[in-house]
Amino acid sequence: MASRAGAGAAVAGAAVVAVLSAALVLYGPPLDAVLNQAFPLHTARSVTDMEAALQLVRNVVPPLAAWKHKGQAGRIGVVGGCPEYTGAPYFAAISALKVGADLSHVFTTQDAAPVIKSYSPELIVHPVLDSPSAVQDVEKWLPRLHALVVGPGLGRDDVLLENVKGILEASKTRGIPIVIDADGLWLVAQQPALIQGYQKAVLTPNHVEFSRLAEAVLGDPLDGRDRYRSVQRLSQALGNVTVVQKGEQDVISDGGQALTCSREGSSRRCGGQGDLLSGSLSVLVHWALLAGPEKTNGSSPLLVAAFGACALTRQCARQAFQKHGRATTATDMIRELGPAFSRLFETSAGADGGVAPTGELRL
Ligand SMILES: NC(=O)C1=CN([C@@H]2O[C@H](COP(=O)(O)OP(=O)(O)OC[C@H]3O[C@@H](n4cnc5c(N)ncnc54)[C@H](OP(=O)(O)O)[C@@H]3O)[C@@H](O)[C@H]2O)[C@@H](O)CC1
Ligand SMILES: Nc1ncnc2c1ncn2[C@@H]1O[C@H](COP(=O)(O)OP(=O)(O)OP(=O)(O)O)[C@@H](O)[C@H]1O
Ligand SMILES: [Mg+2]
Repeated sequence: MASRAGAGAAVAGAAVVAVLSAALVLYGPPLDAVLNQAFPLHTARSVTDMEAALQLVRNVVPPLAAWKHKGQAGRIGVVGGCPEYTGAPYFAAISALKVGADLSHVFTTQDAAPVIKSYSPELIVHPVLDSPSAVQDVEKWLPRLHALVVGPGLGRDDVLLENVKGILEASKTRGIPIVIDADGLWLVAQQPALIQGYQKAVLTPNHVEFSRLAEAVLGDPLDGRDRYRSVQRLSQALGNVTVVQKGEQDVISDGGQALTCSREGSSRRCGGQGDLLSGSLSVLVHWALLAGPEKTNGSSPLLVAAFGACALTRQCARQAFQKHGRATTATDMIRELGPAFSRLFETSAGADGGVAPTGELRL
């Protein structure tokens, strides 16, 4: 709650903003840009303890129980992969399985399928993404899937992108939660209407993908600005889909709330870390939506799921880097998923050795 003095300052600030707004209507540069300069969003309330956010994630993790049957913990589909990129869809799909999904499917091209199958017998790999009936071939599986990850290793082939458009439309029709990453974000930047206003979409751009998307949607790469404001603006422009801007700190927003995850990770920037995040996120999104807002204290389930996936990925990075240093790979990080998940979400201690992660919540 704001203090009395704070309330007074807020009133004064609001008065100045009103005057400034009126003045700016008459003259000057875009209102938003100037207001932002004069009153950056640092006036927003910030929460002191990210442990609270981790607790919300714990609230949505389903218990393991003898009475449950295969599939109930989650059935995930990854749409991606192509002859050049076979690792990314594997990383995303196996991460979903190791976080706790029961089944993990990969819908990929004819050429990539045998390669991905060779990585692991755990995955169900469908060689359909470049077939003439790709959309129908994937659509028939949708009733059995709880969430999709679209984009890892997809590449930018026009035929594949066209098929993925149809898969996105079919998934939205069924209200399936969709995590969009990598070249799926390339597709959204070309055609934002594909996910405009779809409240069950979570976008996970890295630094470059964020700027490209912001440029496409807002005509401004938004780089170097207040990151909270930038992520909030992009989310709002896309109809309040949830956006995770990955980086030194991950900034997450659904256009209203904004949250950072700055849990210690590693300074190793090997490829595949974003795929671990997107695969993990798809399971947490399914669990959070299933648990509902009452389990997330009224916060958006997608926002809580995104925070959990960011914290988990960074914890994996930290644990793997402690063992492998500069030689750390995404494979090493995926091997840490079990212990990292237990440390974060299966114990009451939660924070690593009592050192609560730092972060900030803006409302
Ligand atoms: N093991 C796997 O299968 C993995 C596969 N992966 C998959 O790879 C796909 C692409 O993903 P990525 O855009 O994040 O990476 P990468 O294309 O390297 O671009 C990085 C940055 O460098 C830039 N850039 C690139 N080439 C350039 C050039 N010649 N000269 C100058 N700049 C150049 C490039 O610029 P851009 O082309 O984006 O404009 C970008 O800013 C995606 O589907 C992902 O899932 C990853 O998940 C990792 C593991
Ligand atoms: N400078 C950084 N310091 C610490 N962690 C970081 C930094 N940049 C990114 N990360 C973390 O690394 C993970 C992956 O982010 P990254 O930006 O590498 O995704 P990406 O480029 O999409 O990865 P991929 O190679 O899988 O496509 C995220 O958990 C993110 O929080
Ligand atoms: Mg990526």
